Amino acid sequence: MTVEALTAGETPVIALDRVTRSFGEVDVLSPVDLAVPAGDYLAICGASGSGKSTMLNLLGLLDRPTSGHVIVHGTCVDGLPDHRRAALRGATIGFVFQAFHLLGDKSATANVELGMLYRGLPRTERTTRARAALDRVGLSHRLDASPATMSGGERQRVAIARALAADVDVLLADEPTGNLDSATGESILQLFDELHADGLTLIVVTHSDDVAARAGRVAVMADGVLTVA
Ligand SMILES: Nc1ncnc2c1ncn2[C@@H]1O[C@H](COP(=O)(O)OP(=O)(O)OP(=O)(O)O)[C@@H](O)[C@H]1O
Repeated sequence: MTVEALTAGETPVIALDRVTRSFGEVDVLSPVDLAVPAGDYLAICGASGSGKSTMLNLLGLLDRPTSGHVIVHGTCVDGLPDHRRAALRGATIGFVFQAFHLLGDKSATANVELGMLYRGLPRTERTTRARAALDRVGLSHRLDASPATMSGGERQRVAIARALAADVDVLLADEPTGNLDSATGESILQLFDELHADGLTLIVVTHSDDVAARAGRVAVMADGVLTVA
């Protein structure tokens, strides 16, 4: 599929055009084509080691493809310097990863404020938005608590609040219920359902059939080959 074909019609939020990734001699991703339209809720499933996280890192602009193109809002981002990619990432993409970028010793509010680094907002507005986002995810009683003192579910909520406050276009989640008990995991999935209903684009990597069943589309990764249902 060409870049033109991928971006024909409605411009996807993120697209992969013939993307491969190799580590040394090992080819982890076969050429992957994927277009994620605004409002999509996509689950990516597959066996351990099949290449899901590798693809998620490419979608999140945390890594660069060996060949092919990563396209954000219709613009190929591969040639951008690191600081432009970081700015685009901060404004466009939110991350709910197990151990990703929460500062354990800062308050929940401060962590959410950091997500707005690239928004150029005055401090008072950052604080207001951070509190509103924490309220949205059910953490209005934990504004001053630090992630180091929080449960896994609360930490996931801080990460989600950080993305909401930054007004990102797409949320990437890696095993969002992986370390959570079933009731807490269900509450995170409920929150995802609500955010999806509000129009947020979601891409979730999961081993769980229950998580995949919540998504609108399921893609399966097998030995670096992605098959989208
Ligand atoms: N930085 C790296 N250097 C070398 N090999 C890597 C690197 N990252 C991933 N790999 C390899 O790429 C393959 C796919 O890994 P990846 O983490 O993408 O799989 P996954 O489907 O996300 O697995 P899991 O479900 O266990 O997280 C594995 O064989 C892994 O060892």
